[in-house]
Amino acid sequence: MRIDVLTIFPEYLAPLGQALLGKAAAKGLVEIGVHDLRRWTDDVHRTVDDSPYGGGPGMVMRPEPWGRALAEVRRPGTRLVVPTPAGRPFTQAVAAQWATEPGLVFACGRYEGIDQRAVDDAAAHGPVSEVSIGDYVLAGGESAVLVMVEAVSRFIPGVVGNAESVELDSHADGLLEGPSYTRPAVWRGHEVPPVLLSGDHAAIARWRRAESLRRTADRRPDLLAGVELTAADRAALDA
Ligand SMILES: OB(O)c1ccc2cc[nH]c2c1
Repeated sequence: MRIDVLTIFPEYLAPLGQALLGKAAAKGLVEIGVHDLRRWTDDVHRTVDDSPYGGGPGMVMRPEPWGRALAEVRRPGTRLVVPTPAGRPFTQAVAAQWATEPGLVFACGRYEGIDQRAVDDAAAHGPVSEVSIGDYVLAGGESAVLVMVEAVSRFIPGVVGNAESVELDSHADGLLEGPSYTRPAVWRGHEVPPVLLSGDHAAIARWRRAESLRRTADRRPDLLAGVELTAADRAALDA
């Protein structure tokens, strides 16, 4: 997969070259390009923003640099992802879907956002997704891109050493993961749940499912609506 990021703060994306993703890039599992949007400005001051039509606070990112940058960086048909607080939710399912695509281009807005015409015009050259990573507002799209690139890359074969770990992640089955434990068996008087020491794999699986259901019901009851529950699931929730 090829991932390109357009931003006025390229150094903000330095973490993409670190850790798991840095290793994946070194192994050729993913190609990452970070581009300074100011390369495509057309004035000596390398201006990327201007006052909003209709008035209001702040500045808006001009469409021209974006149009030129996308024409050069984005291969036809590649999905353009635009992080915005006004976007559709970015979810684990979206990450899994995007991981099957040959490439992604991320457009990092700043100020009050990108002139909508730049986004609308991009739709003529491939799919465009305006997405939000949560109901809060950041200063720009860069942090959201770091989050989304990490979530998507975990689905690329070979990026995460143990593929089963991805399958057991929270949200993989629509539920939150339950609690995890490791040695020692007792720590500051806190015991590991005995079933996990029992060696009874069927009982452990039942316990883990029950804990996942209970945690989801407690912290994210909205997720339960999207999960088909078995009779055993309902019994665990009613226990
Ligand atoms: O909260 B966000 O995901 C986000 C995304 C893009 C821009 C551009 C200016 N503020 C932004 C906030």
